[in-house]
Amino acid sequence: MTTDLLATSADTWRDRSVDPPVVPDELRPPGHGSPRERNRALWQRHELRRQRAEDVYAASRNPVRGWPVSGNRAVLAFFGDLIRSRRGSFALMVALNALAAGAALVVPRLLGSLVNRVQAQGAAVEGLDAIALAVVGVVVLQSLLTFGARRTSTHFGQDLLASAREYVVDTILRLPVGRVEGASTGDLVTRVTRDVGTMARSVQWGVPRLLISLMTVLLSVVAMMLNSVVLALPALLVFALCTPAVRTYLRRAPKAYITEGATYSRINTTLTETVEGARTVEALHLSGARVRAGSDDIEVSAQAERYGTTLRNVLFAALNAAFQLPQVVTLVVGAYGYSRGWVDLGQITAAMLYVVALSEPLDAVIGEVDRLQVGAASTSRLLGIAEVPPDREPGDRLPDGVELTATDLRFAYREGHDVLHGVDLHLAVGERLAVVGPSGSGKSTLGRLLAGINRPRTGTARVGGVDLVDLPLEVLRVEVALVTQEHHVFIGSVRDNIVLAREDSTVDDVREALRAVGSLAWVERLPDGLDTLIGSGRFALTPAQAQQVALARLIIADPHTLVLDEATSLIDPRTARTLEGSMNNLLEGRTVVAIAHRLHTAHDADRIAVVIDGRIVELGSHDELLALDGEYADLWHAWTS
Ligand SMILES: Nc1ncnc2c1ncn2[C@@H]1O[C@H](COP(=O)(O)OP(=O)(O)OP(=O)(O)O)[C@@H](O)[C@H]1O
Repeated sequence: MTTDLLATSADTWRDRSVDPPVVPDELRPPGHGSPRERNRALWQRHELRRQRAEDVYAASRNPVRGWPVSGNRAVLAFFGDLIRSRRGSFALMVALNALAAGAALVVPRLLGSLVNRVQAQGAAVEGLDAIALAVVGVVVLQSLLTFGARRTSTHFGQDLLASAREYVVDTILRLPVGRVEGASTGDLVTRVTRDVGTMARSVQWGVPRLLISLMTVLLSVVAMMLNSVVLALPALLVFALCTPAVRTYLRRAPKAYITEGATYSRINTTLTETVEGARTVEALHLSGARVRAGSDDIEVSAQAERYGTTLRNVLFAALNAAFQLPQVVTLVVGAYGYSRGWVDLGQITAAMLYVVALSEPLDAVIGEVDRLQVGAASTSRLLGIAEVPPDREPGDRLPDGVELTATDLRFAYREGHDVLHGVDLHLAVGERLAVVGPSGSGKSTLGRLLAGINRPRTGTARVGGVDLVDLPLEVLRVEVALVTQEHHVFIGSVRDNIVLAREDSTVDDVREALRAVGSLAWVERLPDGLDTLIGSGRFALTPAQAQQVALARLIIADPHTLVLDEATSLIDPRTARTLEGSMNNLLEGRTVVAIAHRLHTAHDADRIAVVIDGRIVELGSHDELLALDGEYADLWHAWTS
């Protein structure tokens, strides 16, 4: 961590999943020069940004260095499944929107026939009232249908969004703990905040609006063809000419938007690192370096955004021109066709109304496609989280007994760098084992393997003959529990925090658990006793109190084996001794592995395992190990002196 903070921003960047942050001169705004030179410089900058976006994109898809990003197919399948699972409301939404769009297309035809009648019959036109009445009737019907269509679309979007959100939350909660600890927090936080928000907006508004606009465009084209093929062709031809611009955009936009997401993750990662390491930053006067790192991240993000904006601007400019052109061309073709007798005035009127009316849904289609591209990029990043392979596939075998055994345990955080080198351990039921050893020798890692948190690289850690990592989590929790010094207090009452471990616990169970850890007295003195709200922003507990609440939660969970990793190190020695004393009474008959940092814990244990360099080098009772006069005896003498 310190090395990372001390590194220059360029060095630090080398380890990151995105491009170096230093903004090269070529990417800065072009200076003066002839318009041609400036244009060339602009184009070169755009190309450089594109290449850079490609690099950042490639890096962001590298699952080894960051959270994975899913491909387009996965995104389509995800939305396809969501829509398929609510076929009924989807069909209703499509039908209502089609009817509303169809009703809107009747008016131009009616007005066209009105023009023809006026032309044929002059001032004494007949049936004017009927046509006017029909127009009013159709407009009222269209308004009602549009109201119904929008209502159904909004409900559909909200329902889709709720399912998508549930999926994301579910996926995140299922992530292997080891993977969450090892990966970038900033990236994960960006995905579950910004990306969920972006996906939400696309799902809720983008999907229904795109469907509505697409349907209006399709039906308008059909109506135009039915009105007059000759008058429909110019518009269709001009729209067809836009295809290359749209294709270029569609090819490049997903990468651009995924890149933007990756750069936001970088900003958050740097920020999180700085906040988490605030003390180190302050102690080593690193604030300047951290500010520079943050500014570099923001500059890279701004570049990615500029690239995305350029793509959008080019597309919108091309399409805007294309939307204006058909009106002129249709009018010219109409005039020519009328002079040749191919079309009548009514057809020209209807065709012009259709072409003018078409620009709005077409504009909406493009706008929504863009919104959906942004949403799809965010969805790729969210679905990427689900691609993290599970670290366990629970089997259906249940433990036969409560004996914990470890055989030839080896484990590596990084490939080729084992931190445990073949540990064998057999714990007798009800035994207290203390694990001692120098810092970094592998005590906590052994504890995590014995609690089934991580899967050993080779070897087995079993309870009742079944591998811990093959047990379903709900079974594992009542077999072995790991207690560390990181005790999270959830927002809620003291009681809520304790019954989390077993929701059917009674108030008496909670009191009993609190009494056992020696904290019932102070809990009862809280403003609302057991119902006092604690957690972030609520009544603040001291670290020791938070730890006691966590221990009470553990007593309620009632596992037969406990792995205590520095569990009492935050409590002052006197309180720790009291707490350990009450726990000893209460944990009678349970198996306890205590990773000991104070040797008195070891002294009280049945056996002591001395871990050095990932191996158990001594194993025996306090007296046996003192008599051995080896590593433990040295530690003990150092401690007592
Ligand atoms: N998440 C991790 N990623 C990479 N290496 C790790 C990780 N956690 C621990 N290590 C490394 O594994 C080795 C064993 O660490 P471990 O925390 O198990 O030792 P320990 O004996 O519990 O140390 P301490 O008493 O200081 O907590 C150390 O070299 C440590 O740097």
